[in-house]
Amino acid sequence: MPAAAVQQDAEPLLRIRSLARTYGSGEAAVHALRAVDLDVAQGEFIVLLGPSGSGKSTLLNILGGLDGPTSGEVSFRGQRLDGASDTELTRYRREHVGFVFQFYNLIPSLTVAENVALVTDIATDPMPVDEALALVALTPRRNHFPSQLSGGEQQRVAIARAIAKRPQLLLCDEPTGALDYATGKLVLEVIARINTELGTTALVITHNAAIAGMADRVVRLADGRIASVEVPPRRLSPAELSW
Ligand SMILES: Nc1ncnc2c1ncn2[C@@H]1O[C@H](COP(=O)(O)OP(=O)(O)OP(=O)(O)O)[C@@H](O)[C@H]1O
Repeated sequence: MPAAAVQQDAEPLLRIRSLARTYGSGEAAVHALRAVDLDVAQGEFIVLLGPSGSGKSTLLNILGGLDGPTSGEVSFRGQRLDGASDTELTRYRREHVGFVFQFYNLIPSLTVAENVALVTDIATDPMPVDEALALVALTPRRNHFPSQLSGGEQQRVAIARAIAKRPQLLLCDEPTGALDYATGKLVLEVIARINTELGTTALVITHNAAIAGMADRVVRLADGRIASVEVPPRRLSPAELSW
């Protein structure tokens, strides 16, 4: 997306202040996030890097309403998520967040189209299943079962499922972690296109620093803190990346 399309001056989509998450207590306490401050603009594409255990998944889970912080604030379009009830968080996830994980979590006994329809059936303003499948270039496979698809195709079904409800926020945790080089690039192209064409704000966790080149901003976590925030000189398409 051209930088102009990222609404830096508007209210951020996500506002994170002094966010901390501790697992356990006493001597066994693990401080997964310590004091994270970050604003995420509407339409931004953020790549989240950092060593194993630095807190990336913990942060993504809190932003997606799957977990709550121990302290600090996180707001989505001005609405506080910290302190929200389970019912409120369920509604938030259902209406606003699409998740893509390393493993695709498709239902094996349902076709591609039926897997996507699981989400569109309960969403308030979904796109038609076939529109979602066209966005990930899987229309010809709509009646196939997951076992008949390659890993990259299964991940594209998972992406179609995530975006079919038109979420404002797409959260991806190692989306190419189980894929080979060429397939990983195809999946990244799909995520980049959704960000550009639908304006969906995207946060992508990766261990692959080369992927950072496709971001509007690159956030590095280390030991539960933001170690750096960089703006790449030019946003690259996945085809221009190499690793
Ligand atoms: N449910 C949990 N209970 C206890 N500790 C946890 C839990 N989940 C995560 N942690 C710990 O919190 C820290 C941050 O974990 P997190 O999964 O957020 O890191 P990460 O940067 O995503 O790592 P990776 O790249 O390996 O996925 C780690 O030390 C981890 O062991």
